[in-house]
Amino acid sequence: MSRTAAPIVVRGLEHWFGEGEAKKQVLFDVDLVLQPGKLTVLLGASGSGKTTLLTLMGCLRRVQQGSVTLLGMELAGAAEDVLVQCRRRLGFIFQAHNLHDSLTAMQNVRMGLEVHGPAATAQWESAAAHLLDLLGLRERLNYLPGNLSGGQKQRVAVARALIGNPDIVFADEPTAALDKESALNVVTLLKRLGTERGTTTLMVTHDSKIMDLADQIITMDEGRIVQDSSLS
Ligand SMILES: Nc1ncnc2c1ncn2[C@@H]1O[C@H](COP(=O)(O)OP(=O)(O)OP(=O)(O)O)[C@@H](O)[C@H]1O
Repeated sequence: MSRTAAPIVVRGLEHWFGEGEAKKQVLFDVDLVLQPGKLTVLLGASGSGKTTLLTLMGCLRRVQQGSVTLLGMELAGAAEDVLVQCRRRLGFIFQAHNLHDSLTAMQNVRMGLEVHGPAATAQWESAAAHLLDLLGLRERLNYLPGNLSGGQKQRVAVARALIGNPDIVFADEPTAALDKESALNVVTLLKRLGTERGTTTLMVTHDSKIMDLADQIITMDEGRIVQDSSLS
């Protein structure tokens, strides 16, 4: 599909954890639409359902009830190969950066291309070096994670999420480990990718500086969307 249609449309999404007596509903009738190339911030207290929603939209969990249309594909009831195909078009940045300790910054970034197969990895070096440079890590390309600060590791994880040129980036508090300047650098890069390539970003953050840069702000409370700036 083109990047001009809404990359994500969620309708009537509900989600439960647990079985029997312990079964607990954590998402209630969630509706949202994300616009292509835009930065949307997802807000809400701890336990309000942000990560659950993010993982459902990111094909990391099965949709139980309701509809999630991702890049034109319905995820509810989708076959595993459709989910795999969808995941290849996504980039993930989580709080825990999960870098491989035995691989350099460059090699860790390359891991972001593994799912795309050998053709994608052929030209990886210049792309990886360019991204790391944009993220202020030009001097650290060949460092192992053990020799990088927490913030530098997080920026390597950001480069790894972006190297496959994803259509959508899901980021769960990606700037928590970063100083103010690095956090703004990451968000500025994501916004630039939005303008230049149409990359859509959904980010969980409580950083007010980032909220100022958001195109859309969605607020959750106890599993429901209670505010959506695109509707007001
Ligand atoms: N794997 C799980 N099994 C059972 N309950 C879960 C599971 N994951 C999350 N929950 C529950 O679902 C609810 C929503 O959790 P979720 O992690 O989505 O919230 P959140 O807004 O992302 O919170 P935080 O900001 O603390 O990460 C919470 O009540 C949580 O305890």
